[in-house]
Amino acid sequence: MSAQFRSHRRLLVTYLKPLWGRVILLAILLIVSIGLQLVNPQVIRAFIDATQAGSPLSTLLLAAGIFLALAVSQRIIAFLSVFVAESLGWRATNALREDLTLHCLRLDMPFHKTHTPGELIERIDADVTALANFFSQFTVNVTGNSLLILGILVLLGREDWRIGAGFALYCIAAFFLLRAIQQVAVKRWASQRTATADFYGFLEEHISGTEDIRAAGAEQYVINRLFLLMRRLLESTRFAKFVSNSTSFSINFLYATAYSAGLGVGAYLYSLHQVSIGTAYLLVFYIGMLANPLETIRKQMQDLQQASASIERVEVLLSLQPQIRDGNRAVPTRVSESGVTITFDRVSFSYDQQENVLEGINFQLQPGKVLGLLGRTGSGKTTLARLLFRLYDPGAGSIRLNDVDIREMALSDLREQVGMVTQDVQLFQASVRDNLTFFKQQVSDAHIEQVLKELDLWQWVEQLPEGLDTRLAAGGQSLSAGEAQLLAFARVFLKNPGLVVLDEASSRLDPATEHLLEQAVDRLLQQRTGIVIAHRLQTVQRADEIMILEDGRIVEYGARVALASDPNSRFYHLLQTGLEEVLA
Ligand SMILES: Nc1ncnc2c1ncn2[C@@H]1O[C@H](COP(=O)(O)OP(=O)(O)OP(=O)(O)O)[C@@H](O)[C@H]1O
Repeated sequence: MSAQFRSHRRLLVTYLKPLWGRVILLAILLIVSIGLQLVNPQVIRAFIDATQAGSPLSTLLLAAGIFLALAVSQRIIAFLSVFVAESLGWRATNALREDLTLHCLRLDMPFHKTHTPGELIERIDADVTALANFFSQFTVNVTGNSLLILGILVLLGREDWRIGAGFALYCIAAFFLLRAIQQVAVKRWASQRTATADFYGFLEEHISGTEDIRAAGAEQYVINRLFLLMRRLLESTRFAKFVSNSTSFSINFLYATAYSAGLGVGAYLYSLHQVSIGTAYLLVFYIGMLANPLETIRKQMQDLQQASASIERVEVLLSLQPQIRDGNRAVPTRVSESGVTITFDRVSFSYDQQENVLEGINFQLQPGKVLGLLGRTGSGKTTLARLLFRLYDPGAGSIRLNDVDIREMALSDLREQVGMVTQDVQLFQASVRDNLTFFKQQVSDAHIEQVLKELDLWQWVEQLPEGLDTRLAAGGQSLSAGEAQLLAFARVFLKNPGLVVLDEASSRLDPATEHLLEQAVDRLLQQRTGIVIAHRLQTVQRADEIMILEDGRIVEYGARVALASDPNSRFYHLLQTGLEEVLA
C-alpha cells in the first residue's frame, strides 16, 4: 500500500468517522439510485414485449406508470444524495479547517514569522476547499459508479454471458485509454501554465523596469523576447487545447463504438430469434449506460490528482510539531496571597541560534514585588516577557514559577498564572463582553461588572450604546489606544493571575485616560508579582526593584529606592536625564 494511499485513507477515516450516519445514508441513497437505474430498462423491455404481444392497454399503462414512478423516484433520490453529499463535504472540511486553525495557533512563533497569514489562509481554506469533493463525492462516486458498471455487466451477462464478458473487456480497455489521454492532457496543461507564468512574469518585470529599458534603448530587445514568449504561449495553448478536445472526442468515440456494438449484437440476436425486440432494446440501453459511469470515474481520478497535492500540503502542515511542548506537572497556584515567585536562572536566548538576544539573565522576584524593566529599544525587554509566557523557550538556563520550571507546567496552567498586557492590544470584531472574556461563556456579567467597577471602567462601559453588548470594530478601530489598554487590563483582571507582565504603551494619552490607566495599573499590581516594561516615570515609581538591560545583559539590578539615591548608578542618571527621553 503506497504512503499516498495510506494518507488519503487516514484523512477520510478521521473526518468521516464522526459523520458515519450521513455516510450510511448516502450509501443507501446511492444503492437505491443504482438499483432504480438498472431496473428501469427492464420495465421498458416488458413494455415493448407487451406491445409486441398485443397486451391490453391497461397492462401498457401500468408499465408506463411504473416507468414514470421509477424515473421520478430516481431523480428525487439523486437530488437527496447531492444534498447529503454536500452536507457531508462541508461538515468534514469544516472539521478539518477547525483542526488546522487550532494546529496553526499552537505552532511556535518562529513558524508564524516564516509563514505569512496569506499563506496560512491558502492552506486552511483553499486547500481544504479543494478537498470537499474528495470527502463528499470521491468514494461515493467511484464506488457507486463501479457498482453501476458491475450491475450492468451482470445484467448483460444474464442475457448472454459472452456479451457480459465482451463488454467487461471493453470497460477495462476504455478506462485505461481515457486515463492515458488524460495524462497527456495534464502534462500539456502544466507546460501551458508555465508558459503563461513566464509571459506574465516577463511583462510585469519589464513594465516595472520601463525607465531603465528606455534609458538603455532596449525596447527592441524587449519586444523580440516578448514575441518569443508569445509564440511559446500560443504553441503550448494550441497543443493543450488539442489534447483536451481529443479527450472529449475519444469519449464520444468510445460511446459511439459501444452503442454500435450494442445495436449490432441486439439486431443479430433478434434476427436469429434468440431474443425478443424488448431484450434487444434492453441490451442497447444497458450498453449505452456504460459510458457515463466510466467518464465519471475518470473525472474523479483526475480530481483526486489535484486533491492529492492539497492533501500533501495539509499533511505537511499537520505534521509540524511545536517545539514548545506542553508540560504536565500540576503547579500549586498562588502559593502566597500576594503573587508568585519568579526565578530566572542563567537564562540565555537567541532567535536565530546565532546571536544571543538575552545572555545570562539571573534574578529572583519575590511574591508581590514589582520589577521595573528598563533598557533602550532592542535591549531584550520584550523577549524576556515572551520567555515567561513560553512563546519561546530559553536556549540555556531555566525560568521557574513558584520553584517549578515553567517547561514542566501545563501551558494552560502557566498562561492562567501569567497575565500579559502588551503595547499592541489585539481586539476582535466582537462585543465588549467577548473581547474581555475571550469568548468564555462561563464568566458572568455580574463578575465583569464588579471587575470593571474596581478598575473604574464601569462608567465608560455604561455610556457605550449597548453596554457590554456593544460591538467593537475590527482591530479595535473604534477605541483609543488608552481605552484598548484599559480593556486589556480588565482582561487580565478577569483572569486573576499571580504574575502580571505589563509592556506599557509609549504613546501619549489624554489626561483623563492616563488617569484611568494609572489607577488600573495600581489595582493590577496590588497583591501580585509584577514585571513592568516602563516608559513613564510614574510607572517606574511603582517598582520595588529596577533592572536595566543592555544588549541582552543585566547591567544594573537593585532596589529602586537604593538605586535612585546612588549618584553612581545608571538609574540615578536616567532619572536625572529624563527617563522618557533616554528610553523613547
Ligand atoms: N521575532 C524575532 N525574531 C528575530 N529577532 C527578534 C525578534 N524579536 C526581536 N528580535 C531582536 O531581538 C532583540 C531584542 O528585541 P526586543 O523586542 O526584546 O527588545 P526590546 O528591548 O523589547 O525593544 P523595544 O523597547 O523596542 O520593544 C532585537 O535585536 C530585535 O531585533
